[in-house]
Amino acid sequence: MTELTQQASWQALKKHCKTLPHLRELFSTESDRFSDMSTQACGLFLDYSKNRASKETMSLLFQLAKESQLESKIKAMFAGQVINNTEQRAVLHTALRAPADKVITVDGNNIVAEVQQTLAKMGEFVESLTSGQWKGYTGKTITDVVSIGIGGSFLGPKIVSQALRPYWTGELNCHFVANVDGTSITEKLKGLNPQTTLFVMSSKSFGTQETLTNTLTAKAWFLDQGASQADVAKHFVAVSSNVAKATEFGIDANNIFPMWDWVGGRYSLWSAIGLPIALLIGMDNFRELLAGAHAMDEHFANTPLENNMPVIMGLFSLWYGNFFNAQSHVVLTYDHYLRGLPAYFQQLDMESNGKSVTLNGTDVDYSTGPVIWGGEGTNGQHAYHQLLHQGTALIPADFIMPLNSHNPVGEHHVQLASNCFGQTQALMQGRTYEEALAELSNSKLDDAQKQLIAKHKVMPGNKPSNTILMDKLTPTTLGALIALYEHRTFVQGAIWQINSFDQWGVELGKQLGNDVLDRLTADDEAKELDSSSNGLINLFRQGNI
Ligand SMILES: O=P(O)(O)OC[C@H]1O[C@](O)(CO)[C@@H](O)[C@@H]1O
Repeated sequence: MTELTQQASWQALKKHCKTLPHLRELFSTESDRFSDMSTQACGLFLDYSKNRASKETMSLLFQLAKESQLESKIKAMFAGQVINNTEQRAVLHTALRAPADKVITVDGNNIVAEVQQTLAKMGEFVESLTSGQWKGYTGKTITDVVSIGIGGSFLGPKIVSQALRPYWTGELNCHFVANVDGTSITEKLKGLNPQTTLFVMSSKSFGTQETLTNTLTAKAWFLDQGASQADVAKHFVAVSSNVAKATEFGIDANNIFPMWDWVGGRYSLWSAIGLPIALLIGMDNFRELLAGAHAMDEHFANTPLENNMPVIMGLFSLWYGNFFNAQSHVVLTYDHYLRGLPAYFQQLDMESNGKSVTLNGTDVDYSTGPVIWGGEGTNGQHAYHQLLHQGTALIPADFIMPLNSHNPVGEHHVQLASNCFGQTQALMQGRTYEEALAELSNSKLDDAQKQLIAKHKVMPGNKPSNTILMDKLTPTTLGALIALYEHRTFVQGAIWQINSFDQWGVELGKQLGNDVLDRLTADDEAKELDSSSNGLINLFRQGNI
């Protein structure tokens, strides 16, 4: 048994999870459940009352957090200790949104000063591009930006830009390319004018195959249309921690925005990786996004566990995964602008907590990160919600909705809200056999048919959910929301004693992919690998089945 599963709180939770009444019963006996089990911070309201939890549950979960030294682990992260032990790195995405007068040192340098310099450089660039001062190689103003990156160097900028569509200043349009599939870049380049297009190549390592290949294709397209090598500087900029490699690749040194190895890719939208966001919404709004995230950092660092939003959400996720065998978690956004958020949280959480050994290399004997998935409400209600309500798997859900819409047309928003709240209620209370039968009392069916249909209409309920509300979706509330999920991910990783900041699991596939690439382009047919890999490679070489 690992240390974690031997903790008194873990053992107590194991017994306690079998004793909890149905959520319906908890609500009928606790009239103040909503006010007792909801909290506010940084413009966000969290209702966690529809979770399988009594007062005793909450106190045991907080005890688990304390026994796991969560508080000192939070302090260690903010202080810049080397908590990413397999890569010997500090984890300081929080420094990217810290106030300018804060001092955080890494290897003797005040990194907040470096961050501020980069923000200033971004500000100048945004101003020069959006004011039309920056000209393309034929003297025309830039109208379109193509952002090339993948993983954290793509999802954050793309999804935040999409979410903040109402804040676009209108001077520029931005297109995102990630996939190495040539179709992606080909389709994006269609209709673009090289004279008015600027490429932002985002790669922390500057070694990612997809991003390098897409950038080379973009450069070839640019040169093919009549531009010269000397014109590249006016149309290609990069964001990278590997300045040497970016320069070697041909990006003008003045056009490289730095980032640092103490920022993980999936935590990097707050750095210059967020440049496409700033180009679309302006630097003031980008700073508001940072301010919202900083407010959540302060809340996370300074609020007692019992009222700490990321801690509460992290503990609940762990509660269902470790004690009720929930293997996935669904994020449902009741706002069209937030439709991409589930995919963003998917990378954040699954790349962080999809681990099977503890920090010291011991195999875990408990489950770690669940599958994160989801989509936009109300669409999912006509698709996968069936499984949430009546399937055999327990899938805890997060519902996210702004109280006010950016597009208050007709009855749309009130209908949206009714669906959101109705879904959480249905998940929680379910429908009993007796209730289903009563609903059928006036139908023309005979008794046997009524009983059969009633059986199919039973919904077990007792399905947990959180509801997160905000006044309106703004750069500030979005910043707070994303930081909330970052810290929620941290809480779980800290209790599971895993390293939430490395990603060794993605390496083998890349390594083998390179070897396969050599074989796909070799003169001889593949013989040395397993029969399936050889067979597939040879079919590809042949080009038909
Ligand atoms: O910014 P880079 O170095 O190109 O990496 C892109 C992404 O690739 C990953 O390393 C995973 O393959 C992510 O963690 C990262 O966000």
